[in-house]
Amino acid sequence: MTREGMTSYSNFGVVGGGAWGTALAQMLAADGAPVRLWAREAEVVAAINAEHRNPLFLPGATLAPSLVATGELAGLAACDALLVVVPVPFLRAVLTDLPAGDAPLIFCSKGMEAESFAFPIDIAEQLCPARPLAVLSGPTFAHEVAAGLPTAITLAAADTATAEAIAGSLARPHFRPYVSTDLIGAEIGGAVKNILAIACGIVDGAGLGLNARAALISRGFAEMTRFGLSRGAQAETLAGLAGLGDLVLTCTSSNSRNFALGQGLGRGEEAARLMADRRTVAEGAFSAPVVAAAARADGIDMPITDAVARLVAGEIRAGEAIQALLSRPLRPEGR
Ligand SMILES: NC(=O)C1=CN([C@@H]2O[C@H](COP(=O)(O)OP(=O)(O)OC[C@H]3O[C@@H](n4cnc5c(N)ncnc54)[C@H](O)[C@@H]3O)[C@@H](O)[C@H]2O)C=CC1
Ligand SMILES: O=C(CO)COP(=O)(O)O
Repeated sequence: MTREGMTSYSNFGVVGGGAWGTALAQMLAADGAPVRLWAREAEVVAAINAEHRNPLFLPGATLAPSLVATGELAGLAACDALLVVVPVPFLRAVLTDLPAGDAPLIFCSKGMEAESFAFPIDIAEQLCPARPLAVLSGPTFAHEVAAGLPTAITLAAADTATAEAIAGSLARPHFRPYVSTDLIGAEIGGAVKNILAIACGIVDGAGLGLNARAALISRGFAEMTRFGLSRGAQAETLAGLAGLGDLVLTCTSSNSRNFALGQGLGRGEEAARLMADRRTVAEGAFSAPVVAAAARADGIDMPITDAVARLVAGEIRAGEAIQALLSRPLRPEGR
């Protein structure tokens, strides 16, 4: 896709050595391209450099030798573009420590920051206003991307030229970015689908059947659309890879950490116990109360998100949440 004369990036850095950062780094390095990855955990840096593996966050994947890890953010200073793959609650702190530069930042995390109600692009506009900014989001289980399985994804930037340059540089034979200028739509799709994946896991864990799951996906998509449109997202982005595409993926597979968390809640396990001692993130658990509060403040009706927020806070159990959703007044489908 990179046209003659178009900017292209060939020296990527990845900020974050969890499952998704590692998988993206591997996708880019698989053909021998140089990629540098910053990981917070010394054992992740050591395992990537010595054994070409990341057993802590992406067990089972063998990584390319051209993928080199560093424990210092300064180690990414020479990169010409940075994929930022830090869970949203920790994003502000990591961006604050990023060395100065003008390399584009491509945000790959899916969530909304507590209290500020900021999405990653909002945080970056405050902290790194001089850099080009983009969002990469879609139906992309990390282990499949690391294994080179076919994947399509949305790459959004404020202007088409930037989006095309980044998408062209990220594209690989089995990794196909679709270009968009709808940054907020891509961010809202990813953040809200995580919450709805928890809800679908609850339905599965409680044994409520596939009709109920299909109903939740449809009514959840209606919530995502109401929230997205109220914040300026485009309907076609929400109906695309970053919204509906990712919703379908994570609402139908226990490979999703959010779905798996919901399954535990649906079986009646306590939220606090399910959340304790986990090293991997289920971003939906962080962002459910944030999105619910933001929607409430804006007067947007998001009953499923609200129920998930109350469940992960331990305020109600799954049975009560399901009963509350089923007993809501009947309404036209378009609302
Ligand atoms: N795993 C996947 O298949 C996909 C994940 N994502 C998104 O990517 C983001 C990162 O998720 P994963 O890579 O899966 O994470 P993970 O669950 O594999 O690993 C947790 C990550 O959180 C980091 N972390 C923990 N405490 C931290 C702190 N105090 N400061 C900075 N970082 C800290 C760890 O270093 C590690 O990188 C999330 O927003 C997730 O929704 C998006 C697409 C696919
Ligand atoms: O976002 C994802 C796939 O697109 C990964 O979902 P989980 O974070 O629920 O595992």
